[in-house]
Formats: sequence, structure tokens, C-alpha cells
Amino acid sequence: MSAPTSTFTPLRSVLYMPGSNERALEKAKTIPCDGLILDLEDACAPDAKDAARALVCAAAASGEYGRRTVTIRVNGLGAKWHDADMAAVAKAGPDAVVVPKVNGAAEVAQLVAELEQHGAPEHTKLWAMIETPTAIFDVREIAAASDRLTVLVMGTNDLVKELYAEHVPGRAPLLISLSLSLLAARAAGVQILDGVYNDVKDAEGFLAEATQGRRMGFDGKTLIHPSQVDPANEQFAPSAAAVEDAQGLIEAWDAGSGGVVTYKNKLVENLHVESARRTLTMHEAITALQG
Ligand SMILES: CC(C)(COP(=O)(O)OP(=O)(O)OC[C@H]1O[C@@H](n2cnc3c(N)ncnc32)[C@H](O)[C@@H]1OP(=O)(O)O)[C@@H](O)C(=O)NCCC(=O)NCCSC(=O)C[C@H](O)C(=O)O
Ligand SMILES: [Mg+2]
Repeated sequence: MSAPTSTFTPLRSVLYMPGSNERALEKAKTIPCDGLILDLEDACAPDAKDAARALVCAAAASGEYGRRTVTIRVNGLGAKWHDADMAAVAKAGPDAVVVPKVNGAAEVAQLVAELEQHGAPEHTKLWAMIETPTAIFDVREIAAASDRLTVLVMGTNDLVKELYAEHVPGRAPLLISLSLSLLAARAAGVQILDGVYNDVKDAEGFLAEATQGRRMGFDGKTLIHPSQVDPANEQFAPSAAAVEDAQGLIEAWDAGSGGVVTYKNKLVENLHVESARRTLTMHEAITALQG
């Protein structure tokens, strides 16, 4: 099971930006997101891909994004730009390479082999996007396929397309896929990010979807616009009340004799203490990040 450790990396807000957009790449240095996905796939026009590859690799290697987790989304296996992307990105050494449309454990093994073959540094992890029906059926094997795979990323736009579904409030058409992917991530002990919300002007709709994602158990949300960063950071961080309760619960437990105790009239068992410790670990990691 995934439990944050002292090396836990908060990924509450992970912002996509087109790799070809120099202004966005510059602006990202000041946006308070936990992570960035510099995109060479769908947000990048075919004739802009070569220039964008050079731009995102220089950005990732620059060290100018401070505490943010910097990743690059390459074109997927089978795309004509994939090999050049992998070779260049491995040399740039971002925190992770994000690969779209990963369809099975064998593909994860191939991608890890490509990273090794191109000499990617150890710290460059693999994030696999789950966005096809095949991936949903194979998601448990994908999540557990390699120690180098540390994060699953839901691609809800592609999933909606592949299912012939619609984007609706509450996301009923996607709930089975989201839940199966969450189960796989937790079973494998990797983090998992929710998909994007497409209407950048609909703050209310975004908040509803982020709240749903947090309640389901996602570690954070992928985003497409800077205006979505602050609400995501707030939603996916433990609230002040949750931190206070976690501290109080642990104090009540420590003051007990190791059996059953109560805190605020509610039963406290070992499992509640574990959850409280997880809340405090997340809070400490987020505080450290902000500091
Ligand atoms: C959606 C956008 C095209 C809107 O762009 P724009 O019209 O420029 O927005 P604003 O004028 O409101 O922008 C205000 C300023 O913020 C900067 N900006 C905007 N978006 C970003 C961003 N993503 N990262 C960094 N900075 C950003 C603008 O440059 C303005 O700056 P300034 O001029 O200095 O004030 C645009 O937001 C955008 O391109 N978003 C990202 C789209 C993207 O990357 N899509 C690919 C992934 S989505 C996906 O499909 C996931 C998955 O594969 C799936 O299947 O679900
Ligand atoms: Mg996609």
C-alpha cells in the first residue's frame, strides 16, 4: 500500500503546458504548482515538435523550476517522434518522463529499457498515462511492472473519446475506470493523478471535480491552466482541522495503554493512527515544499 514516507513528494497540482509555448515555459517558473508536464504530445503541433523538444529539454535541464517536479510528456510508443523524444529527454534528465497511452506491462518494460539504453539518470522516473480501454484492463500489471514507474496519470480526455462517452458532471461514465486505476495504484504503492478539467473559466465545475478526485483517493490533479493551481493545492492538502485532529488523535493514542481509546467521542484503533500519521507526513511535506 502507498503510504507517504519522509521522501514523499506532494503532487497536488501538476500543470500541463505545450512544449512549444516559450511564454508558458517562462511563466511556469512563478506558478505555485507542485509539478509540471512539458508536453510534446497532443498540445504540440506536428511541425512544432522538433523545436519544442529542444525547448523542453533545455528547460528541464536548466534547474530554474525550483522545488517543482519537472516532467516531459513524450510522444507515445509507435509515434514517429517517440525515439527522438526518448533519446533527448533521457539526456536532459527531468524528474520523470510521462508516456501517453501505455497499454501493458510489456510496454512499461520496453520504456524502462529505452531510458536505460539512452543513459537516463537514476532520478528520471517513468509516469504512465492510463487513457485507453486496454490500459484499464491491464492497469494492475502496468502499475506493478517496474520500480522505475512511480506515478499513474489518468488521461480522461482520451478515455472519454475511446469509450464514445461524454464529459458530464459527476463523471459517471468514467467512475469504473478511475476506481480500477486507483485500486491498481494503491496495490502497487505508486501515486496516481486525476485527469484534467477542460473548461478553464468554470471555477465551480473545477472545484466539484477536484473535490470528487480527492474524496476518491487521488494524490492530486493534472491541470491545464494556472487558474486551476491554487484550488487544486487547497483541495489535495490536509485542511488545518484535519491536521489538528491528526495531532490530537495521536496524542490520545500515545496517552492510552495500547488498547482501544477514544478521541472526540470516536473509537481510535491502530488503523486510525496510521491514517493520522499519513496526514501529518503529507502536511509536513507540503509545508517543507512551501518553505
Ligand atoms: C487552454 C489554453 C490554450 C488557454 O491559453 P490562454 O488563452 O493563453 O490563457 P490565458 O490568456 O488565460 O493565460 C493567462 C496567462 O497564463 C499563461 N498560461 C496559460 N496556460 C498556461 C499553462 N498551461 N502553463 C503555463 N502558463 C500558462 C498564459 O501564457 C498567460 O500568460 P501571460 O501572457 O504572461 O499573462 C492554455 O491554458 C493551454 O495551452 N493549456 C495547456 C493545454 C495542454 O497542455 N494540453 C495537453 C494536455 S490535456 C490532455 O489531453 C491530458 C490527457 O492526455 C487526456 O487525454 O486527458
Ligand atoms: Mg491523452
